[in-house]
Amino acid sequence: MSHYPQENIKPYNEKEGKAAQVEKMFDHIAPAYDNLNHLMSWGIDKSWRRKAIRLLEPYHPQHIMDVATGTGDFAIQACQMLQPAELIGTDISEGMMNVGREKVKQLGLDKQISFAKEDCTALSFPENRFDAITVAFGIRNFEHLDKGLKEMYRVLVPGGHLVILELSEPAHFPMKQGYALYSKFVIPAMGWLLSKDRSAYTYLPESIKAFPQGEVMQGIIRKAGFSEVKFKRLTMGTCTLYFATK
Ligand SMILES: C[S@@+](CC[C@H](N)C(=O)[O-])C[C@H]1O[C@@H](n2cnc3c(N)ncnc32)[C@H](O)[C@@H]1O
Repeated sequence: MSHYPQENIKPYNEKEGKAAQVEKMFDHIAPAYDNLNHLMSWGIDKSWRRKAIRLLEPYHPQHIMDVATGTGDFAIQACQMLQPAELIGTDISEGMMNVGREKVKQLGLDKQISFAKEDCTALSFPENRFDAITVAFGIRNFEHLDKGLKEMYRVLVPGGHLVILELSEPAHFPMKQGYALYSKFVIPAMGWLLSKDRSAYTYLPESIKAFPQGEVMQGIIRKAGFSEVKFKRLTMGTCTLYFATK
């Protein structure tokens, strides 16, 4: 049973479950993902990631999990900035992680960063396993948002931190109107040109529109057990950064 509108927004069809379709979609767009990502956000995604990682700096987390790690950009940046003993990138798409594995090897970070196939809504890790958990642009794709948040809470140590970055719809002029045009026309066209998967890039703005934002998302994170849940809108509301403590 779904609880939130984005759980019913699926990339390809109504019949199949969301997680299976999301896995297929990311396996398919994996080779084009990095280029598309930086192009569509005009490179701003890098500064969003940096802002998110800075929130963890005062706590010096040694054991970190980067959920929905994809091609590993967040994991790599977090590893370079935080120098943890261990960083595990987890994802349901082996296609995305294979691109990440290659990048990590080339950067010589394979002693610190490893990858594992894990669905965040049913993690195989024991309780209190990680000092910090990060999720960048992934939580919107979960088939069950509440389950995913509860699982992250379970595997964090008490006092550990969760950082979430997620795309959002700007609420005010002129970004609201600019974003509406950009997401309706430019994103699907670019997506089709570079990945040949038009559905993936109509799914993107549709799922952003449906996903709970700001105060609503803050309440959902609290409901999973987290305290001190804060959020900050970035770049006129096109991205939102959430920070929470177990
Ligand atoms: C847009 S990519 C984000 C990649 C990366 N975090 C970044 O910053 O570029 C979203 C990723 O979420 C993954 N994903 C979706 N649902 C998931 C789930 N239930 N558990 C783990 N990963 C999931 C997808 O396979 C995909 O690689």
